[in-house]
Amino acid sequence: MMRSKLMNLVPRAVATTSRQMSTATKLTTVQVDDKTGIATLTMNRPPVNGLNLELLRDIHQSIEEIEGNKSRGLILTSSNPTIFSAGLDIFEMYKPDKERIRAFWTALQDVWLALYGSSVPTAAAINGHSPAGGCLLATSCEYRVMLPKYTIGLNETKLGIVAPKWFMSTFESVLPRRLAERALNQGRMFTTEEALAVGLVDEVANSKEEAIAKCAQFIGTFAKVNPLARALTKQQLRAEELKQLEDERVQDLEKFIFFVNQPAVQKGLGIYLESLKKKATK
Ligand SMILES: CCCCCCC/C=C/C(=O)SCCNC(=O)CCNC(=O)[C@H](O)C(C)(C)COP(=O)(O)OP(=O)(O)OC[C@H]1O[C@@H](n2cnc3c(N)ncnc32)[C@H](O)[C@@H]1OP(=O)(O)O
Repeated sequence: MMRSKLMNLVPRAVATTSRQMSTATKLTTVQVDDKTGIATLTMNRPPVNGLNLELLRDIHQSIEEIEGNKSRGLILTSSNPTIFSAGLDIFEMYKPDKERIRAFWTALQDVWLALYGSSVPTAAAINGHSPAGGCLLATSCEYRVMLPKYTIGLNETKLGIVAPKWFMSTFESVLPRRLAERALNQGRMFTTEEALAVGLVDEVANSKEEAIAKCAQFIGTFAKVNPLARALTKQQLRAEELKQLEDERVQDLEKFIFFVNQPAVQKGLGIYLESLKKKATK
């Protein structure tokens, strides 16, 4: 996988317009700025960009497309004005269908492996709330720019569930160990201002456009760096976490299937879904 991605790292010509690379997928769009060569991958699954099987598959396909089209970088964002992603779609895990739940978790693994291991520079323009799986996507990128007054974090313990090891190690690759451990145990959601103070995000922007511009600026810092050397350096630094999941994909899936089917977990997810609905009717 690594070799084929690295083969894409050859110089390309630049034009002056922006073009839509992909409309084949319905829940994501990929727009390439032909001037910078940077691709913006936008998640578009109303109402909250809940990561269901289809959205995960579309995100994966879009990342592969960006890798294959020799973009200079990838910016991940959302079409929703207040939500980056509400994380995993809880309906996928609540009273799950036997076959679909396996495909769902496999698609999540695929997305993480592709995004965390991406050979191109990656940045997240976090233009809204970003709990749990949303935080995983953002922290899998190399740089994060967030809009004010939103929240980000891994809140799994608050739902009575446990984030898998690779969620935790991604979080830990951004935050100091002690802080990450405490936040994970607490299921803490950080406000934008708190996230900036601890380094969970790198910058704050006042609009989505500004966030995207700041992400592009970050990606631009690699303009004079050899792309192959950059990609190999990144992938070596991330190799241990990537290899761990690649080696343990099946066990990770089986662990998830076992856990998700526990009556106590199902009960907890049901209660959480009810609380979300009640909140909506208040
Ligand atoms: C069992 C084994 C587990 C192994 C570990 C798995 C690791 C898990 C990772 C996860 O990502 S779990 C999901 C965690 N996500 C959350 O806790 C987010 C919950 N949602 C919110 O906090 C809020 O919805 C929001 C994102 C802050 C947005 O708030 P807002 O006020 O703008 O919208 P709402 O009215 O709350 O929501 C609109 C609509 O969407 C539904 N919804 C929200 N989040 C989810 C979700 N994650 N999955 C499914 N559905 C979701 C919500 O119920 C509303 O529905 P309706 O009432 O309109 O039908």
